[in-house]
Amino acid sequence: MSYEKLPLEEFYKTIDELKPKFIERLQKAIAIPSVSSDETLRPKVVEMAHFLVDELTTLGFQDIQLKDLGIQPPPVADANLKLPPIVLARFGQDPKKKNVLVYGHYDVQPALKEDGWATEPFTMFHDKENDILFGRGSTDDKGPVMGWLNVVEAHNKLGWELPVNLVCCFEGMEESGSLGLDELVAKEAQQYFKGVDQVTISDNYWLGTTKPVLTYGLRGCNYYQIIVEGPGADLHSGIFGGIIAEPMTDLVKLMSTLVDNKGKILIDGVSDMVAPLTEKEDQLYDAIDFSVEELNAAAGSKTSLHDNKKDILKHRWRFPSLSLHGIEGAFSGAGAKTVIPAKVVGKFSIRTVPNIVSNTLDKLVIDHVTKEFAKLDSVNKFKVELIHDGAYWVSDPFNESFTAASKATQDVWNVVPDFTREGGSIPITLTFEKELGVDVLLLPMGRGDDGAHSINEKLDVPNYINGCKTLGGYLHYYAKA
Ligand SMILES: C[C@H](N)C(=O)N[C@@H](Cc1c[nH]cn1)C(=O)O
Ligand SMILES: [Zn+2]
Ligand SMILES: [Zn+2]
Repeated sequence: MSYEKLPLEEFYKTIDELKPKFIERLQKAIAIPSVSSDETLRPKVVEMAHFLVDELTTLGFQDIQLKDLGIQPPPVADANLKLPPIVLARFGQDPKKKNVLVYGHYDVQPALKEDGWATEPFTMFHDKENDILFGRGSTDDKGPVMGWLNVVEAHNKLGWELPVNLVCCFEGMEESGSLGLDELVAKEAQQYFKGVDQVTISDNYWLGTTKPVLTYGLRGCNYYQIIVEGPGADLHSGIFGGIIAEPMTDLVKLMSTLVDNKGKILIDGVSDMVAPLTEKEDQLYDAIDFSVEELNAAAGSKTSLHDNKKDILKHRWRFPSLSLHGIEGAFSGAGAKTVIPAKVVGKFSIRTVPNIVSNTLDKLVIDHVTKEFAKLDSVNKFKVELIHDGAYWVSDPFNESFTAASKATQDVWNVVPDFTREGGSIPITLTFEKELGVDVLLLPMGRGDDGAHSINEKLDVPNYINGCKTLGGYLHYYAKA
């Protein structure tokens, strides 16, 4: 841990002092159910954008803009549904300073108390005994987004200048494929984002629960739906069962042809596109701090398909996976409803890795499902389509920003971070790298057991507060690099 420390103690202390205010800010953010995938909640996503504008204004950010992205493209139920705006803002425009673009998302995954949450998902619960903040979006990604605002607030309180010019880009559709953002980034590359030296994203998680990480890779995500429809309305299974072709029977058969119960993708040609694992790469996994026990703890079960660290890491970071997510239109309530659903929509996604070509993958998937449907000899109507996609990203972590982030992490956590890849996806990452021609750093705040996308999503207060210190410390080290 030999590096020249910067005098940041006052800054770190100020973050500690502002802790109650920072918790309150996150509480207000969590209270807005900004679920991007639920069309009925779109006004709440827009409300969240305005909440950010108010906070940014109060903190003294400049040139705050809401960028309109127009109408959401199909498939979507409401053909006139507007995409939520992109929130852009700057703090400082000093030509002598570096320009760091920070990206985050203000939308969240859906959450209902009846999914199994212990507390209301959109009412933040502070478990004071364990010092944990529970609520949808706490770790993904409202905590980290508030983190950047908190860094500025701490500087304001100290009367310090920010060491860099900060450019913020916060979006409201990340959980739904970042629709419209690629085009905006391309358009603003030589305008709002002109002169950006580096992009930093805090929107993923540590691998485990104790050791901070810096992340240099993400899997991509192609999300599909299969629609099967037959009767004109839901029907009584006593009257119509055995007499008509049931959409659900077709759909379940189709979905079972996609992946086996050991996680093997059954679509021809997908595995052939995966880049072979090199020996050097294989050795990288040895040094990573992680265990099967940590995976079990985060999953809340002992249902791992792999019994050793290396295989788990490879399957999370390095190989594709196919997950079945749900069936829209199917009976899913408690009790025993004897219904034959008239129209069902099966949802699944594939996490992609180098060198899978997105369009080729789409074709393989569509051909596979079409071929399997033909085998069923069904009279029902059928369609398979891509809902959204997002590219994978892998970078070389040996650059100034990773070094700066490592120093800040050591200041705050007293440990050298591991360099990891992430199994999840942040669709815009590769676009930033390509369109702005700069390095991207992923600097996560939360822990691997935070339950992002799951019930009881949480952010430990030490991760929130030390995370703010790390984000701010990183800006200082990067400014000096
Ligand atoms: C890692 C990030 N916080 C995240 O959760 N990303 C989502 C992005 C996505 C892609 N399709 C739908 N959502 C994820 O990895 O699921
Ligand atoms: Zn996220
Ligand atoms: Zn997410």
